[in-house]
Amino acid sequence: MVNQSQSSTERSVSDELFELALQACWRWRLELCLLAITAGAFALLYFKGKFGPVLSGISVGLTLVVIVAIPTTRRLLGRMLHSARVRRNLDLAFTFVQGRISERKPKILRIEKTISGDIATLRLRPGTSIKDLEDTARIIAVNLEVRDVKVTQDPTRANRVWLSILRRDPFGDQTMSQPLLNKTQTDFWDPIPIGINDQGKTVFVGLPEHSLLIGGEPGGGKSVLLWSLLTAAALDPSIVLWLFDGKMVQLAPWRKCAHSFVGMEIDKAITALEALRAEMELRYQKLLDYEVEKVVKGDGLPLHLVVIDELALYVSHPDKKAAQRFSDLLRDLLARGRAAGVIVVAATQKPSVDVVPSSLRDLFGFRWAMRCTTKDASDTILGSGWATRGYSAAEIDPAKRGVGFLLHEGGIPVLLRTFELKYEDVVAIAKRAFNLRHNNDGPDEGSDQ
Ligand SMILES: Nc1ncnc2c1ncn2[C@@H]1O[C@H](COP(=O)(O)OP(=O)(O)OP(=O)(O)O)[C@@H](O)[C@H]1O
Repeated sequence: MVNQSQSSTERSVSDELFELALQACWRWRLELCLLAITAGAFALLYFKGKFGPVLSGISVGLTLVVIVAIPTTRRLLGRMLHSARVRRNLDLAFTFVQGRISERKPKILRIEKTISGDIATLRLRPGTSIKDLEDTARIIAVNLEVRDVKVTQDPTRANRVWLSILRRDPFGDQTMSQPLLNKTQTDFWDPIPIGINDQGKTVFVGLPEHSLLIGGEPGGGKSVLLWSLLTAAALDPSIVLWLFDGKMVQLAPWRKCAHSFVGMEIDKAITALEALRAEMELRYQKLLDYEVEKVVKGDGLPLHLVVIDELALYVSHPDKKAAQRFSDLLRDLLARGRAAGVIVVAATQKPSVDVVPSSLRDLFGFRWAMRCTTKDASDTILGSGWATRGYSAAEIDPAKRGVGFLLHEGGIPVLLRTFELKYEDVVAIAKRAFNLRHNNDGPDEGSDQ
């Protein structure tokens, strides 16, 4: 009996060792294959080619040098080895988390290198969910010894997720100039290049049929973002600009391009919004006459772009009645303006519920949280719950101006840095836009064609 149990213990130990060895070979399969190919080439030369050990060794060595010297093959080899290393480390990181993820480790389908680290495409095993992965994300980051990891669901498949492994600051110290800087004319219906995301790709925003809310602490980069959007809008002479500049400086360069420019005066702001609402009513009448449901590109009905900086100065104005009137008009434009071609872009440095109640925020299709002081402030802009899921603008490095989370309704926040624009560039662009608008036979500003 004793002998039998001893041999079964020995068997199970040797089985386990064999299994571990197999697993290790599988983890290092690429490196082992490369080693086997090198050894095979050496053996072929030595035994079949009868080159002798030195000459065979030199031939194989030279071939390796050539492979490493050619940039294409070097890059390919480097990518393959890097991807194999990341797979191995990720697999180990999954092993050392508690719960379902370590019991049923996700299958690693693909590794893609980005400027901030890597993105792993994973297939979740049956019985697990994205929540299991999100709950262990911090531990996985610790196991991988990286800055952070972020989990994103593939909207087309419940069992497919992307795990962003963030190794370094994607935005570095370099700033990037706005690609529209030297454009002479734009088409506002085209997506606007707005910044670079944490994977190094340019992010575009299409504003027709969408409104945008921007929030963040002072100095976060809201005005620079507004300038980028205004560059795209002002250089398209068909766009009618309604500017509300509570600070009287940030939007000033665009003043001459605007159909309406309002400063701090709440009464004038209300009058302007009332005029725009009347315009919207006329536009709806026109859509009815044309028997179309909404403004589309090329129909001759110009888009109206409303830019408000700073929202709090109007909606939290000491004259409560006037502030309420302004809020009601704004809400109406947001709720009904989409089909009529009215786009609202509003920025605030006070991302709090008294300035942006959720009922107002939810009317904005795009929300952009620049660096915020608290998680609550970040959620006020993006929507409640995003901060606890790892998308908090409070964690953005204050030294990194222009970095923020952009959320498109129904999507997942994207971390990006806006393109930079300097004040003197803005003045030059605004002058160009003014000349374009005044030499152009485009639509009569402020009225439908
Ligand atoms: N993408 C960027 N790259 C580099 N620097 C930037 C970027 N965006 C903004 N900055 C710089 O950050 C500073 C503050 O930017 P900005 O004035 O746009 O902030 P703000 O959020 O509008 O501040 P406030 O709320 O006080 O008006 C400026 O010096 C600007 O040049």
